Amino acid sequence: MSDSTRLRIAIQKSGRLSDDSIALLKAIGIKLQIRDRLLIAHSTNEPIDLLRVRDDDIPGLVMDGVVDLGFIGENELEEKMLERQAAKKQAAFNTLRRLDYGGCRLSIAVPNEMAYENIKSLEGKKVATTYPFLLERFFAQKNVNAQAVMLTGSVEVAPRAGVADAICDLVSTGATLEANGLCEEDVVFNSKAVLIQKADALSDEKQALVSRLLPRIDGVIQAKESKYIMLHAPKAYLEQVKSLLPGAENPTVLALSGHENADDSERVAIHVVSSETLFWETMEKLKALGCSSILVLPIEKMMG
Ligand SMILES: Nc1ncnc2c1ncn2[C@@H]1O[C@H](COP(=O)(O)OP(=O)(O)OP(=O)(O)O)[C@@H](O)[C@H]1O
Ligand SMILES: O=P(O)(O)OC[C@H]1O[C@H](OP(=O)(O)OP(=O)(O)O)[C@H](O)[C@@H]1O
Ligand SMILES: [Mg+2]
Repeated sequence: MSDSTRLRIAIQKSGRLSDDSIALLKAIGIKLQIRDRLLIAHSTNEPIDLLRVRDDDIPGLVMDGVVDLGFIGENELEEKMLERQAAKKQAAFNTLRRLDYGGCRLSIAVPNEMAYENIKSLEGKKVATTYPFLLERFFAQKNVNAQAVMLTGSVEVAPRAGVADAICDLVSTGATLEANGLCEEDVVFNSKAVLIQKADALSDEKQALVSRLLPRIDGVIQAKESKYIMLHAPKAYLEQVKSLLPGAENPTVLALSGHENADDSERVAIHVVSSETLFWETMEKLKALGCSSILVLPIEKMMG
């Protein structure tokens, strides 16, 4: 039975966003028991229920207030927003966080053999897509008279099947386009996964829970982007070493103990949290300066 006091979060049941959304929830300390067949998953340590649905349904569930939060790709969210605005339906929501996964772009692609100069080359043509509202908005902005043909799947085969002249579909590595003899020409929309909340106010308890979870999400994302770097360096080269380390304005500098030889007494240990990873080239430069024992460690969690 559903319990209205528990925070309801919609996530994609099975697809590109599922694993990363669940991994993020687990990383922020929410224990989940997910059984593949079940639509609802309960958290065992927080008053949270997950509603596992097709991603197409998530914007509507949030905009209708059926769920409190949702993890969704901006492409799907914007498309559904335009669709609902056109149908004069409630389309309000709040974006809580832009996340670090689900990165892709909605692009126009044409068969390799088709002559394409710019978007005007599509004048009078048919373009197959799962995102007709985003595509038609793009055509309108560019003053192009082309027709969006709605397909819910297999968009990339539409030109070969004679259903359309070109396509407008999601691209990440470009492998799907290449495998289908298509060439990416114009980006219509850049997208990432986002966490959204319904527009109507939550109960005080639910809002307090959301407010407690958001800094944890920030901490997880920040930690993934950061590295903990430790190394030994000649004391005389401290400034040069600092200038090579990304984000090392305030490193911890520690004396080394237990070394008898005179050289080592002139060496220090440097610890620094870097906002970027350390490239091999930089490590080679540090080595050339006389640094040793260079360690680059992942960070699991961070809180300012
Ligand atoms: N190649 C990709 N790389 C990264 N993110 C992607 C990629 N393709 C899609 N996405 C993002 O993930 C979302 C879900 O993609 P997916 O292909 O799983 O959707 P779907 O087939 O519509 O699934 P569903 O069965 O839930 O309707 C997309 O709307 C987009 O935001
Ligand atoms: O540029 P690429 O790296 O090849 O990625 C793009 C493909 O990924 C997505 O599909 P997905 O693989 O999720 O399968 P689906 O279309 O069956 O949902 C998207 O719909 C593209 O077809
Ligand atoms: Mg879908």
